Amino acid sequence: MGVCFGLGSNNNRMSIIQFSSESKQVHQFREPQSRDALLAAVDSMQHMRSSTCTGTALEMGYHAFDPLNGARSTGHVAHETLLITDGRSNCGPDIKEASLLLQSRSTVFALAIDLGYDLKAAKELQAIVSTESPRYLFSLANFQDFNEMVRMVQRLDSKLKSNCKVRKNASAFNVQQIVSSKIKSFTDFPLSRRTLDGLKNAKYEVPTEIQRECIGLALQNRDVLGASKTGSGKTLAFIIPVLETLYKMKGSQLCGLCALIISPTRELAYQTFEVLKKVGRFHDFSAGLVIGGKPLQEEAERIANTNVIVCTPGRLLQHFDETFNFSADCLQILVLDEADRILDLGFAKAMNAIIANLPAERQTLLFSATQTKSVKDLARLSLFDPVYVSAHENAAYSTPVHLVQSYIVCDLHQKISLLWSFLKNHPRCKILVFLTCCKQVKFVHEVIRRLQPGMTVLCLHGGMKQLKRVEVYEEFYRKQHVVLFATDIASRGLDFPAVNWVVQLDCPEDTSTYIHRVGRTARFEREGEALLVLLPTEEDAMIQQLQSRKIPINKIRVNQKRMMDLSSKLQALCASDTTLKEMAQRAFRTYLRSILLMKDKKVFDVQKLDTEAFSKSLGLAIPPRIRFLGKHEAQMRAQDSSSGQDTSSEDESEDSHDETDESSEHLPKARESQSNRKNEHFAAFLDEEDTDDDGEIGMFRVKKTAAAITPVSMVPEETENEEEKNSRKRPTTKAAIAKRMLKKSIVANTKTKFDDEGNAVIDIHKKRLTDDQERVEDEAGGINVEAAAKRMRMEDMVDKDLYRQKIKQKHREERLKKKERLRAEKAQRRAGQEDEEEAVLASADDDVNPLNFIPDPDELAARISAQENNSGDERSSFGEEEDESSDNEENSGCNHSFSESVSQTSDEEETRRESVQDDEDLALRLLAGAMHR
Ligand SMILES: Nc1ncnc2c1ncn2[C@@H]1O[C@H](COP(=O)(O)OP(=O)(O)OP(=O)(O)O)[C@@H](O)[C@H]1O
Repeated sequence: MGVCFGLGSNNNRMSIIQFSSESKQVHQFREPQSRDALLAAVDSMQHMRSSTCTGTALEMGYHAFDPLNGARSTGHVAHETLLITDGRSNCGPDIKEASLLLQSRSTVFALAIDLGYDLKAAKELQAIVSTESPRYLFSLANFQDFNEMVRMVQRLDSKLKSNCKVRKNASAFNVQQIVSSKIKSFTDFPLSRRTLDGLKNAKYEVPTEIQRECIGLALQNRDVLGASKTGSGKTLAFIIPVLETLYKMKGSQLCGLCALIISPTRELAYQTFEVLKKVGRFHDFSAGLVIGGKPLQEEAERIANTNVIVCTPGRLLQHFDETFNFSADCLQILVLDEADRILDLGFAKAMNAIIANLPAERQTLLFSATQTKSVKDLARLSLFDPVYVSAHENAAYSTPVHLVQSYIVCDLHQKISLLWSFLKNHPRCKILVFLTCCKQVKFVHEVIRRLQPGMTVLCLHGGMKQLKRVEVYEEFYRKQHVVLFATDIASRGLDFPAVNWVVQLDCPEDTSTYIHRVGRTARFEREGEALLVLLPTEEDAMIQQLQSRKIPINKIRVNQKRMMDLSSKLQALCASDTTLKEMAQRAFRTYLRSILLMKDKKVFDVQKLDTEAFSKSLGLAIPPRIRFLGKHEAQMRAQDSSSGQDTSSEDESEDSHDETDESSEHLPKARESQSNRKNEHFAAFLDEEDTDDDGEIGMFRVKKTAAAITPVSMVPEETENEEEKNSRKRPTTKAAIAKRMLKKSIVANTKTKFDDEGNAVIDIHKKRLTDDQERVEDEAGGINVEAAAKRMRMEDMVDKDLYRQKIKQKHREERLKKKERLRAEKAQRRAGQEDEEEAVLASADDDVNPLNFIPDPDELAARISAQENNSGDERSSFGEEEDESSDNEENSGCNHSFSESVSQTSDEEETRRESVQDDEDLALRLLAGAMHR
């Protein structure tokens, strides 16, 4: 056992030697002319493993072209190490690095410095080395001949051998050995040449603060929680350790999945993957982007052989579930980018399932600008003694220094006009506008696009197809004068270059969202501006929260004179285009719903919104009906009255129990159910952001409803979903029947138009008739007067028909009851008669009935009654139609019971009369028969 090897670089020509003390052979590969030749040499060394090299030599031999990296990456360090360096140029750090590395892992250390150029470095090294024995330092400055050096090594061999121990997978460096404050450039880190080349190539030279703090710890195999301001370079802080981990694995068990990077959105995963490719371009392991939007099978074929995967949670989980040969058994490192988001409720179920598929023994890195400190989260991830690194904890502000932040207070109905005025005033800018939900994004994008502000207008939301999303992302990335309307899928992590403005047209749901949104500008030492638009009702609470989060923000006033009022223009547009009008209606409803579902009730109060003015500002003449608001109000009233009752019996001190406490009390339950639902959603849609329109609203709800609006409406969305489900199951309503009838009159062979995103454009004349849409149309409140009138006529007809059927049914039931009664009475009477008959006929011969000739009175009675019933039926069925109106009145009055009892008495009399008559008939017949005989 034992090896000597080395790499010398001399005017970019490299030489390698390898020595196996067991075989007593020295393999020499001198001065390959190119990197390829060098790699070929290394390959041939590897080839010799089985014959000439053993154990440690094997590992080292593999990395012989770069022994330091070999040692670093495999964790297998030969104690007899000979490093040959020419001591020039970039070898300085190498020597230091070698000393640190080998000191921490070797008990025997030998170093030869070629040419002796860097005697200072040699001396430094000697000082380090001399602290522990036995260590040897050789200067090769006097060694003219390579073979001489080999002989020297051979002489040492027996001595070295006695101290030969290998520490497998030694836990890297001592924390103290990488002092972050002393790191001035990436080369100061003990990184592989390939990574350093990649960094250099991408023009990354000086590490940022978070990189300085985290990379060293991560290289030491520590679990790290990294937090720093937006745009401060967290991506590289985890990409570099990932590359090094993979490189380290390469010599041993680089098989299958070794590193996993999870991002909350597809765009962010895509961006991270690009950085990984850029910095890792000189490495030769496989990497894959797993975000959905492509056939699963296509990914499944490659995923099992991919060493590093950048993914979104839903898609990854789908592979765990459905790709049979995919496993994470060899996983070494797990990274959660935007960790607080990934670990929040929306992803809870998916993440729990993913974590269950990962080996417990792994390194975990968590990064975010708003890092989680939740012990629960950390416990879920089974972190081992994690280090919390907050690069800007003591900074005066939690947002970037070069970011100028202001806010404007304006009424809800002025927002679009304000936006338009803003865009017209900033035509040569790159602007990112955030809105609450995707239906708003769609509508505002469409309106602004039609009004042509003189710049490219784009939109990005979760309802878009994957290809379109990538297209928009790239276009916004590329262009300089452009506005992008987006939901919060664009709020985290995205690194668009040179964004001048971030405008938050809708208030963010919390301060964390604010920080991430504004963080899309003023990235990495650039400047940027952020404008927050607040409603008067939102101002106080939101500004207070922002200030308590160390966010510097100033109020600016709107110059009303410079505002261009768009409402009349929008009304004209909506009047002439039903598609736009429908978009406006949806935007209106979803905005209100999202405000209703916001958890922070101090900031968001849907009751205070002027919905009428808002609908007008969107171009809607009539405000769409919003059922959920009515329901919510009813629930609030119910809750108020019940809580009023409750509190009356409570101690006075309980009165201080505020709403927030109450809602937080109910929080876990609501959260749980929300998150469950969300995750069912994942299962169907692959990942969190991979949802359709409503899905995305669902995603918002996940967080917003977490606040548990009230105990009564604990899960409003769910209630609504239930309602939707019920409405699907509900017996057909008259309106639905009427619409169906209308539909039948629509001529077939119609044309369907599709928009850019491949969605069918709905034509008002070809009304869709799904139950959901019917309800939507219902809520529209008779916008299309003609259609509404027609529908009302049809409804009227159906109404009458239904009413007639109802009356008929009622009559039928009454008749049946009457018959039952009659039958029962007759049966009673018959029983009495039979007794009599038995008495009369008691003396007769039992075998031969002398009265056989007499018709059976029961049969006779039954026949008569059947005839009567038939005629009665006919009579009453005719009567029913005539009596509809009177019946109607009867329905709701005490007259009903009176007339019923009257008719009942007369019926009884009639029946009695009939039965007396029957008896007389029978008696006469009996007498006649007896006389006849
Ligand atoms: N060491 C570096 N030298 C130069 N530029 C860097 C360095 N590190 C990162 N950058 C650049 O800084 C920008 C922001 O980096 P990154 O996206 O990693 O920030 P972040 O902290 O992850 O932001 P966020 O919190 O928004 O996700 C990127 O354009 C990146 O290329």
